Amino acid sequence: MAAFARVSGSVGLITLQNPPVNALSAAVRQGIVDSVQRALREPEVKCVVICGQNGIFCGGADIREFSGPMSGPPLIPMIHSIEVAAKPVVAAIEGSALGGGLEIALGCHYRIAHSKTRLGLPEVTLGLLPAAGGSQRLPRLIGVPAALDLITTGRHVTAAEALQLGMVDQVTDRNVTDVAVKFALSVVGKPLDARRISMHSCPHSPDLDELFERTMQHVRQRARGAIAPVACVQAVRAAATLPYAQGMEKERELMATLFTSGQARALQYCFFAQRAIGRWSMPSGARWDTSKPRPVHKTAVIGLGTMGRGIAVTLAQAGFPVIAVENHEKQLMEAKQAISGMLERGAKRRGVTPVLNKITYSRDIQSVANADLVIEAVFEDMALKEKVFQQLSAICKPGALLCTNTSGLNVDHLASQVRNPELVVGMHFFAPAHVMKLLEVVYGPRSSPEALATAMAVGKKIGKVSVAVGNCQGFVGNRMLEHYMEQALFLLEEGATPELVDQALEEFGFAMGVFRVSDLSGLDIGWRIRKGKGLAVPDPTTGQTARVQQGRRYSPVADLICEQGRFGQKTGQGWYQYNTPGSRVGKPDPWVHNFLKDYRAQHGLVARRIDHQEVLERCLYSMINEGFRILEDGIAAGPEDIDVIYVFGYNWPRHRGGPMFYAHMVGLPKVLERLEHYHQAHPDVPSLQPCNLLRKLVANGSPPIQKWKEVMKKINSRL
Ligand SMILES: CC/C=C\CC(=O)SCCNC(=O)CCNC(=O)[C@H](O)C(C)(C)COP(=O)(O)OP(=O)(O)OC[C@H]1O[C@@H](n2cnc3c(N)ncnc32)[C@H](O)[C@@H]1OP(=O)(O)O
Repeated sequence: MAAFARVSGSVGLITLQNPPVNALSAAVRQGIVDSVQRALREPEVKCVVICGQNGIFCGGADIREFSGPMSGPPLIPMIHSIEVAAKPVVAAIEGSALGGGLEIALGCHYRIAHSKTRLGLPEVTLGLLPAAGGSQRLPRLIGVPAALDLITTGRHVTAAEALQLGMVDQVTDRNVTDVAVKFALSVVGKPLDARRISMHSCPHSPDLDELFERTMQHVRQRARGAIAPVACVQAVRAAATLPYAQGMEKERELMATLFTSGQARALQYCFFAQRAIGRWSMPSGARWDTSKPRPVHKTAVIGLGTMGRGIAVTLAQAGFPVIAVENHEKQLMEAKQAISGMLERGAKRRGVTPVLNKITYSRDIQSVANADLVIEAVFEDMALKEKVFQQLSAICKPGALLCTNTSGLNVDHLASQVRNPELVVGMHFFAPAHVMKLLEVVYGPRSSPEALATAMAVGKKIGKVSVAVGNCQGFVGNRMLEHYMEQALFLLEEGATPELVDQALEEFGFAMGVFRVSDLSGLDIGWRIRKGKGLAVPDPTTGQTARVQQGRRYSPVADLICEQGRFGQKTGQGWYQYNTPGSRVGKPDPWVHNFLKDYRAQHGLVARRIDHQEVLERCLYSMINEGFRILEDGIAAGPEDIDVIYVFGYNWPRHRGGPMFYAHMVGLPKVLERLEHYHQAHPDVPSLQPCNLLRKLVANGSPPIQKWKEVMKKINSRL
């Protein structure tokens, strides 16, 4: 809705009212149309101010309406009616003016913003473009280069930057509606044509062709197959080269393609999934809205390797005092230097003072006695972690939350080492911990709702996308990843090369294929873990690592590569070859090709032609199948949790929505049929055997992803 009131005698005040963000639902649009007509009709009204209730101007179009048939007045003529109004219209912007919200403001004759406002056209992040005239008005107002940047990235700008760019006319610290009302009165009677953005042409920019070419190239490279950024460039190009009416026609055409695309559906699904994961629940029925987090003032990190350093930086940057513990003097000094460097670089990038004094360094674990939350980040070795937890149990004050950063070890076992197992949870950060947005918060059967609520609250405070997951080997992300990597190795045995597999995955939208990622993170890490599981161990009689282990097919190819000292980028050789150790540019390596040939010959394997489709189906469907098992086991509450983990922690292309959303888009019957096909061909690979939940969903008519939870509940209650 939108309310109309006459204030200060002759100002028509239109207030958008649709909590929480005043999204432009059909009712709000109708309210604006009616209010504008009334303001123009009533002779007492000399000028108009548009504002939003509850401290926010407008969060844009109502994204929930995009999935159904559109009703109510369309935005374009509504904004046009504001722009052509004979009375001055002023936008009083506070909180946020995003998407359609900013497009309304661009239709107004003047824009006044509160200093804390953020403005932007984030449509591209939803697989769309600013198609209520935003792609045509913004370049006319602030010039092509700045508009291209904002529209193709969806970046939000501060009020100060908006003022500098010329997006707003004034910024104030006072009540923005009061300021706008006064301002509106002061411009009554002034000519308005110069204020109607659509009547301008774009400010001159030299070398426009070259600018568009360069931007298009850059955007295509960054987009990894996403179509909206490309359409955004085309729309701005129309603004720069065509009269307004023709530009609007081009904007409409481009939007028509985007609006119904699978990518837009995927990106909008991600928008809501990211918000839904905050509403966590535990199998006990405890929930986000009934569980109170404990206060956390002081934090501590034990172990200052790569992960511990990143975690300490993240906590300090969010304002937490941190006690950083490392028991070897030399490593402590190295860590201190590295952490200070990270804090300084981060502060420089953000234009703030580095918070070096937030971190206190110590070699003595006793120094964490007063911490409210301790994160253990020592080497991934159960015996070592057990010892640390036993020490923490004796040292820490009552009520302190004890967290482990393990990437897959049993959190419940660690809880069994302490006096208060209910206060133990996993906080699984992803490397580099100060950069990656994802945090898996792992609760065990004994973790209390309060402990989970506290870890989730800390996760939010440090700016992480936090997902609550149950305890099992590898949790959600790494448990699924294992199957993806396993298939990639089997494909090498069967005839593929690392570059063929990577190319298929990169064309799908991953920034890097599985083998490039392994080279980057270091092949030795996985090797050590496999050895720990008793897998990568040669048979003493044959000297060879068996191709069947623990009753299932096993590929020792990665272990054999490691045995050659090929650990990836750091050694200059891995799945690819690098000019020098540490170099980031890998080339296909004839040594690897010959090694694979010899390996196949030795094991009597005949190489066959493998195409991209098989790579995608084997790698992705086996991982998706495990995702269904995770849902079946209750380790993740719903498909959104898994998808958010993959988008934020594993670089899954966001425009494909996450693995479970991708399965929904492909169609569950097809995923099931292909898994059955591959399992028949490889009966010794259990991960290709379709799991019960997938079968049951298909048997239940393959409901849309939003309804999976209902089917899961029904299935579970029947068990
Ligand atoms: C012809 C097409 C014309 C125009 C196209 C568009 O305008 S597309 C929409 C463009 N707008 C956006 O992308 C903005 C999306 N919203 C946000 O970025 C943030 O919500 C915002 C406004 C910065 C507020 O952030 P905050 O952290 O305060 O709240 P939160 O994100 O948790 O949102 C609160 C609930 O509001 C729901 N919501 C937010 N925006 C919209 C929206 N545009 N449409 C519908 N619903 C929206 C959000 O989902 C939250 O609800 P929940 O139930 O928790 O999911």
